[in-house]
Amino acid sequence: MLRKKAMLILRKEFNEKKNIEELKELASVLYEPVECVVQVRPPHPKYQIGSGLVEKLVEKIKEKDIELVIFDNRLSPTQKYNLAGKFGVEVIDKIELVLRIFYKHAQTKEAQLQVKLAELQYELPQAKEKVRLAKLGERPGFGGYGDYEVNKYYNKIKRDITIIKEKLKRIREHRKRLRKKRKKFEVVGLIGYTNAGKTSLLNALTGESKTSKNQVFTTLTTTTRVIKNAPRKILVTDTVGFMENLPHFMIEAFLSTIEESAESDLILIVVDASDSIEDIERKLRTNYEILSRIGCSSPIITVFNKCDKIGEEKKKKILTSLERYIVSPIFVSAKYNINIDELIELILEKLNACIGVVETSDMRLISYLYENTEIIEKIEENGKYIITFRAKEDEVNRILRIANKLRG
Ligand SMILES: Nc1nc2c(ncn2[C@@H]2O[C@H](COP(=O)(O)OP(=O)(O)OP(=O)(O)O)[C@@H](O)[C@H]2O)c(=O)[nH]1
Ligand SMILES: [Mg+2]
Repeated sequence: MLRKKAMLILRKEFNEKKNIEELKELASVLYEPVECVVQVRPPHPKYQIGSGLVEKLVEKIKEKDIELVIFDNRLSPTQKYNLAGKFGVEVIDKIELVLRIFYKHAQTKEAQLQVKLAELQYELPQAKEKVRLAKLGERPGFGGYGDYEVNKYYNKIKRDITIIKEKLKRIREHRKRLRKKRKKFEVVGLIGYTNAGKTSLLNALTGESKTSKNQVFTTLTTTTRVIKNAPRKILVTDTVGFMENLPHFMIEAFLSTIEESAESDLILIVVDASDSIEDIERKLRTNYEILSRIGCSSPIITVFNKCDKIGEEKKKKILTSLERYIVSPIFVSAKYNINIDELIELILEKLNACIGVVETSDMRLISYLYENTEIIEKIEENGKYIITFRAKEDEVNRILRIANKLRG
């Protein structure tokens, strides 16, 4: 499909470190960025960028057949309206771009509802202004708003938000029940920046083939699978990735999805080791911020993925210069299956499971132990078996209680 040609614009303060690369990466998911413009100046109330530059860009847009303009900066409805009037094409900001990417990737009912919720929460504070502006005259991107009454539109959004929240609550309660059932197994959660390779790692650990793409926000909901070739049943959960500077309401919409992973017995923070040291540091900080926001205190392994793309020098540099951000580091390649078995070893070590011993002749209990726990030793004595096994603490206690009942 032919993708729309887009112009990308970033306005920043003199001492701001931002660059336009992240926006370019985001925009490329849906559009073809043909022009990038960076302006250093304080924000202009009418256009965000300076009015002199606006005039220049009008020419550029015609010349290059640009169909959409995307700002890295947050735009007010008035700024969007003014810019669309000048440019004659739709103007959106980064948040709207991310929402559009979310839309494209939302495959499950829950993901679709989450995206809708984020969208409505973005829309709510702007709704009244948008309707008022649309009544002043047509502009690209403002179609449809003019037919509404200001308050009616605002109230409709508020109502829709309530309805969606209610629906999401029901879906989550259902998932919580499923999670309870799984509670006897150890769960490892994958957490990390978008595009770090979380889904690829889930695939490598479980032998599955969930979609992974070189795109941001491919995954929007959680999936749980069993780790292959592990001595006992261990589950691993994939989830939506993070990105820095996303507004509060957007993280909010996806938080419970992230929380699901964060409730795990062990967290794998997945990092793209081929990023620059500065990017890795920045992204690791974002990871820790989110983990602390959801109150996660599970043990951590820092998984440096895509190690096929880097050499020994870079590995050393990561370990020395980022030492204070790293817990139990390991370099792997999910795509080329490098060090995955070692990662499973490390997971087993970190999970630090509990050991139990039962004496039984009950075949059902024995086969349950073989299927769900790691058998360390089995001794036969007078027609009974003494079995030493390893599993999650709660599960060991549960099994010991059952074994006692069977004996009694
Ligand atoms: N070279 C290399 N590429 C990898 C590796 N692991 C993943 N990738 C690529 O990185 C891209 C992102 O991988 P995903 O697994 O989708 O990443 P993710 O963290 O799940 O991303 P989102 O779900 O979009 O947040 C894909 O193009 C993968 O093929 C690796 O070990 N080496
Ligand atoms: Mg993914």
